[in-house]
Amino acid sequence: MPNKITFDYSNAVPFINEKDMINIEASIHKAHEHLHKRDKNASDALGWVDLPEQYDRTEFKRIEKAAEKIRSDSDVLIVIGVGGSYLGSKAAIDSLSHTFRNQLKPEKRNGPEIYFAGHHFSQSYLKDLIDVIQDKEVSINVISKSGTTTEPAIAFRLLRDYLEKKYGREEAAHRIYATTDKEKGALKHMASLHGYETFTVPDDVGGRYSVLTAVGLLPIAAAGLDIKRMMEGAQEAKKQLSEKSISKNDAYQYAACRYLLYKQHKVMEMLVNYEPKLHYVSEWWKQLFAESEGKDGKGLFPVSAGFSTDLHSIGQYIQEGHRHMFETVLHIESNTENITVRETEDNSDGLNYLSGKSLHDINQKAFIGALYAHTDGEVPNLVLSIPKLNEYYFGYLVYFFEKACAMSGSLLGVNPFNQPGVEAYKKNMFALLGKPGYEKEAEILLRRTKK
Ligand SMILES: O=P(O)(O)OC[C@H]1O[C@](O)(CO)[C@@H](O)[C@@H]1O
Repeated sequence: MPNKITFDYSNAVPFINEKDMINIEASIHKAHEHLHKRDKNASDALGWVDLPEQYDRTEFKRIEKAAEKIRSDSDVLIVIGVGGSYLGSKAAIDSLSHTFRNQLKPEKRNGPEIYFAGHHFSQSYLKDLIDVIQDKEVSINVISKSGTTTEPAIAFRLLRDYLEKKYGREEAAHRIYATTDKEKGALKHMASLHGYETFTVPDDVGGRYSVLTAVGLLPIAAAGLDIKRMMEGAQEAKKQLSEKSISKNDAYQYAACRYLLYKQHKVMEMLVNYEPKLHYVSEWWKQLFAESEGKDGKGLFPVSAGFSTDLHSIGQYIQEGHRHMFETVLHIESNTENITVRETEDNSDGLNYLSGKSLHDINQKAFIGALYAHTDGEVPNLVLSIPKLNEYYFGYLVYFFEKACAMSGSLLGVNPFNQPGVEAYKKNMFALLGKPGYEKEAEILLRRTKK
C-alpha cells in the first residue's frame, strides 16, 4: 500500500492545463518561503507546519494516560467544544470507528460512548443527552482555545453541575479534563481553581488547525484509536508536502487548482464522499476553508455532499444547474469488509447482473459514473485517493488539507489564519442578551427593531 494520499486533476481539464500550473509556480514558491522560513520566535499562527515532528512528547504521554483513565473509569465521555475545538475529533472518531459505535455493547466498543456538546444552544439536545447518560459513569473533556466561547461555556456550566451533583465536587474534578490556552482565559482560570487536569492548545496553532494537538488527540485516544499512528501519517505528509516544487507537492497542486478554477468563476467547491463515515471530515474541512478564505469579499464557498445519497437529491443541480462549481472527491480505494450480492433463482428484482459483486465494487462504479457524468456537465472534478480509512491516512489527510488551505489563502491574497467576521453575530447576541460592556450595541439594535 502506498504511504501517501494522491491528488489527480486530470478530470479538471480543459479548465486547468499544465501551462497554468507552470505560470502559478512563482506565487507558490513565494508563499512556500513564508510558510517554511518563518521566524520561529515570531508570534504567528504557523505552529501547525512543524507540529507532526515537533509536538510536545511529554504532553502526548499525558494524553495517552488520561485517555486510559477515561477508558477505565467511564462509560461515557462528553466532549464539549465548538468549531475547531470539536470537528476534528468528531471527524476522526466517526470515520475510524464502527458506524454505530455508541450503540455497541461495551465489550465490542473499545472505549466509552462518546457524545459531543457545546456546539449550539439547543435545549432539547442537552436534555436528551442528560437522559442518555443517566446511571452511567461520566467524564468530560471541555475544549476551548480562547476559554470564553459562549456555546461550550454554557454547556460546561450545565454539565459540570450535573457531574458535581452526581459525584460531589472533588470526584467530579477528577473526571473533568480541560484543553485550553496555557495561561489565559476563563477555562484556564476555572481549571486552576478546581484542580482539573489541563492540556494545552499551543499559542501558534489556530483552532481549525488544532486537531493534531490535545484538542483532537485526547478524545480520539479515549475512543481507542491509535494516535501515534495518526501522528506518523501526519509526519509523512509533512515530509512529502514540504517540497517547494508544485510538480512534487500534491497539496500545492490542489491549492493551485482551486485558485485557477475560482478565477474561472467556479466559486463553489463541493467536497464529495462515498462513505457516510466521512460526513464530519467534510464538516471539519468546511470550517478550515471557510474561516481561512472567506474574507475581503473573496473566497470559494465550501459545501459538501455524501454520494450516492445526494445524487438522488442535488444530483440534478450538479449535472445541469448553474455552472459555478467544481467537486473534490475523497476516494477511498480499499475496504476490508466484503458484502457481496448473491444470485437468486428467479431474479425477480433484476439484480442478477450484479451477482458476485461487492458493495465496494458497486460504490466504485458509482464514483466513476458520476465523475464522468459531472465532468461532461462542465463540473470539473479533482480527486484525492486515500488508500484506506485508518489512523495513518487520517493524519496524512489532515496535514494535506491544512497545507493546501494555507497555500490557497495565500494565493487568494487573504490572511488564512484569522476569522474576524465571526465576531459580528456574537456582538449582536451579547448585546441582545444584556452582556455587560455591550450597552451601546444594545441601544442600536433596539432602535433597529423599533423601526
Ligand atoms: O476554541 P474556542 O476558542 O472556543 O473557539 C471555537 C471556535 O470558535 C471560533 O473562534 C469562531 O468563533 C472558531 O475559530 C473556533 O474554532
